[in-house]
Amino acid sequence: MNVLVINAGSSSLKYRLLNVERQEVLAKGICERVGSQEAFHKHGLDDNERVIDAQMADHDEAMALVLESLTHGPTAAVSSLDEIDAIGHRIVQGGKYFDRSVLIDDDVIAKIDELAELAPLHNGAALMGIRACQKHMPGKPMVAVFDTSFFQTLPPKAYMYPLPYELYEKYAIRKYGAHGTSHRYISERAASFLDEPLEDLKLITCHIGNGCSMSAIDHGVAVDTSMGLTPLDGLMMGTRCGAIDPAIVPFVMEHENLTGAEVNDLMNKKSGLLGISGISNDLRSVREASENGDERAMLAYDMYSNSIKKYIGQYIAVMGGVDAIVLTAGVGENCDKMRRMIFSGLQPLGIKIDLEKNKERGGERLISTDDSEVQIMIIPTDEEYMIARDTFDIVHEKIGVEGGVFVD
Ligand SMILES: Nc1ncnc2c1ncn2[C@@H]1O[C@H](COP(=O)(O)OP(=O)(O)O)[C@@H](O)[C@H]1O
Ligand SMILES: CC(=O)OP(=O)(O)O
Ligand SMILES: [Mg+2]
Repeated sequence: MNVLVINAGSSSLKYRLLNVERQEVLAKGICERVGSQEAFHKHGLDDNERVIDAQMADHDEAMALVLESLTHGPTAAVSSLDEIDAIGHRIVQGGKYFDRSVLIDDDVIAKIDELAELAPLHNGAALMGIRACQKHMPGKPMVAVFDTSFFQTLPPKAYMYPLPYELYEKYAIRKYGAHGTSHRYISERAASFLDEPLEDLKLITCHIGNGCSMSAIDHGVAVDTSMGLTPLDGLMMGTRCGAIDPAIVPFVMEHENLTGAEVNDLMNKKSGLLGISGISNDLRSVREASENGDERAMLAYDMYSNSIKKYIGQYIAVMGGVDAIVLTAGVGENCDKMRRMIFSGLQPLGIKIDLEKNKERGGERLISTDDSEVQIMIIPTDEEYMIARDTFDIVHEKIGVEGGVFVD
């Protein structure tokens, strides 16, 4: 079975085409800066990657480019779209409706649409991906894999907000979390790397990219996470502010003469690293500026690492200890300086980073000292693999498309 995985981000569209029986990646790529003048499309396997300058006004146009490059010209991986058997889509917000991955039908599409206000940067983009696949590959089975479903195990004391209870009853206002597919993957991989059952471990998982979230996974069960009703809550991020005093919202509305939607936009798109540094949402640019003495870039860097450090403390308290802290995503996997800052000063908690190991590059690895009571690990995330796995399982079970068994 050939499964196409679509991971639509706010400004990007990542994809991967896999053959399940052969466990082979046939093609992969990313469209970045979708909707801007600087949009580009990277397509191909690691040793044969091409960067194609391309204009794409939105995710619909990006999808058309992706499907074209999968089937035509020097980048083709299959001779026609008929060779794609199923499609798996990453959906950030599944809200109260979805506690697992599901086959996509009209009702599922309507619910993803309804939930778009709870993931303003993501669900709309994912819907464009779904609709483009319906247009170009009508009738092909599609599966929705939700970022939120992994956190459906949270206890009420973690997912409820101390607001009037009626708001929960009326609108299902509660914490849903996000990045669950990534947290699920890195927790499974971390247990396997440590050669211990996941059920025996207390883990803190940190997905630190453009979007950032952390979770407490106690004996294999997610018990808390930093993102909330929407992916705006929790940690400071590339363009998102994370948790702030809620009274700031009406204050800014009044003093800046903004609507609720405009403040929401300001907190989602103009805050975080970008808002504080005034330079970029990309940590690489903020790092460079801070090393050149830019004070606001230094402040942004400090605030970002401090925000992560505080959640480590919280989650140790929530679980009554921690065996391993697992880092992933663009920053977690690549930025040694940020990792050094996050873990500095945590020795009294039994958490000791090895500064030499921290500088090394590689795949799954430990960066704590040999005598650290808590292991610090880097596990490169693989949301696409998890989405392909769920897609295969569901399509196989529900419609019985012929195919091999998806083995790890
Ligand atoms: N070498 C690096 N040093 C510092 N930051 C990096 C590095 N490589 C990637 N990043 C950061 O990772 C972010 C993207 O992470 P990623 O997980 O791909 O994000 P998302 O999926 O949220 O778009 C970039 O914005 C950049 O800040
Ligand atoms: C939920 C979320 O923030 O996703 P991403 O990191 O891909 O933007
Ligand atoms: Mg991401």
